[in-house]
Amino acid sequence: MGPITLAFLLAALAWAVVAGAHVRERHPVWFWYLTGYPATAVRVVRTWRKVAQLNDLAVSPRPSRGLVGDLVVKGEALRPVAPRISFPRATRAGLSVEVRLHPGQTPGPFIAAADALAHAWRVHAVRVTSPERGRVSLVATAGDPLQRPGLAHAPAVLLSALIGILESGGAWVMNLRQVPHWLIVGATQSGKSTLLARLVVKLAPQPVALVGIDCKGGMELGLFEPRLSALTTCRKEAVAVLGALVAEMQVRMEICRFEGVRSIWELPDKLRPVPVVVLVDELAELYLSDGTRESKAEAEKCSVHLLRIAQLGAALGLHLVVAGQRVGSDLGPGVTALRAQLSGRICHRVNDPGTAEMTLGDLNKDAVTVAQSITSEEKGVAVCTGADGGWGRARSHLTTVEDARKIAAACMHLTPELLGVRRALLMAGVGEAT
Ligand SMILES: Nc1ncnc2c1ncn2[C@@H]1O[C@H](COP(=O)(O)OP(=O)(O)OP(=O)(O)O)[C@@H](O)[C@H]1O
Repeated sequence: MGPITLAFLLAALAWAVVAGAHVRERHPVWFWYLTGYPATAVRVVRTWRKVAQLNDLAVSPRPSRGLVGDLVVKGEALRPVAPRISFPRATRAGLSVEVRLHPGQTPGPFIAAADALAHAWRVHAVRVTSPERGRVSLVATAGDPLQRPGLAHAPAVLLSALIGILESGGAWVMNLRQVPHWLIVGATQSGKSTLLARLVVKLAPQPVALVGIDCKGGMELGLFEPRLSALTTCRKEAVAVLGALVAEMQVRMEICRFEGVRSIWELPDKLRPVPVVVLVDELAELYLSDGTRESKAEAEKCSVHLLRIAQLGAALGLHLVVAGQRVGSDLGPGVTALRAQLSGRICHRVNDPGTAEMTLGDLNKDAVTVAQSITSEEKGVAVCTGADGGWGRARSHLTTVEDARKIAAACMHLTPELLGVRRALLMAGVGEAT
């Protein structure tokens, strides 16, 4: 090979590397379709039999017991047969494979083998679902789509907020009409307040009353004060406001009973009271006690009021969104009962495995494992539950403090007056001052 040919080949190679990096950077979906997908599809087809055998996904068509003369012989077949798979179908972020189960097989072993499949196929993750009986769908995502998430879109619906993007590429929506109460958990700097800010920004233009309970002196929710119908910055005020909301709930119950309906949504428009979303930043602050009788009584009142709102509020248009670093029973009596009522769950990075277990364990064990693997670099990444009872990894769209403040100020004129709550807040303030 002459020096000119060699130089040409080296230049071509350098161009391929540079152009490859450029295409990958600028057009990741095309890069995946043209290079990643064909290689991965071949890998899936080539390794399927072996991976299935190693992970107990292959079965023997013969029973594991047989008769040899008068003897019953028990044993594993030497060559179990892997279930049939479709040819991998390319998706924007990875590929999907349909598996036809052998009679007697269930999706369970496939869910357990998801990690092994991801390693064998060299993809970021494999999610297993069963869209119909006898079939399993394996959806592989090539890279972590939450590393550089795009923008998701969702229609604007009352009491619904587009929070961010799901790992599947879909919109991550918190819909309070479908799931009335939410628990948001995460270690410090994991993204809780940013998520609350996102929720406020999306609810602010809607005909909804927002009540902030921020016993960290109002440092987080204070930014949105112009759009809040009430803001409490200490527990004494929180007790007063929560008590007033419980009283408001009782009035709404009376109206519903009088009109013969079971929820405010069945009332005629002119009678329907405004929905109220209560945002609590740092739940633990409401349960802390310094041992004095007064502080124990305050904590107990908070706990009872929150529980009543969580139990009865959904039909009466009162919704709770509670954020905190921990939600263990060690916070105080009533926390476990409250947690059970907050059916929407969002778990960011946590400090200890137990917290992820407490947040998601009663819903799905696999979700706990995924939440425990969120690293400190993955800010705003969380495992969230969906309205259909499923769960997934997701990332909130970043809402800066400045954006949140601007939108809250711009929507100030939409802030509904909650007279009972305002009065209770004023009285708590006066009581404290005297
Ligand atoms: N979705 C996101 N994308 C990118 N960065 C994010 C995202 N969410 C949060 N962050 C960044 O992570 C940092 C911590 O976020 P945030 O203040 O919301 O955490 P936190 O859990 O409320 O912490 P703390 O409990 O200490 O208040 C901020 O710098 C924020 O900009």
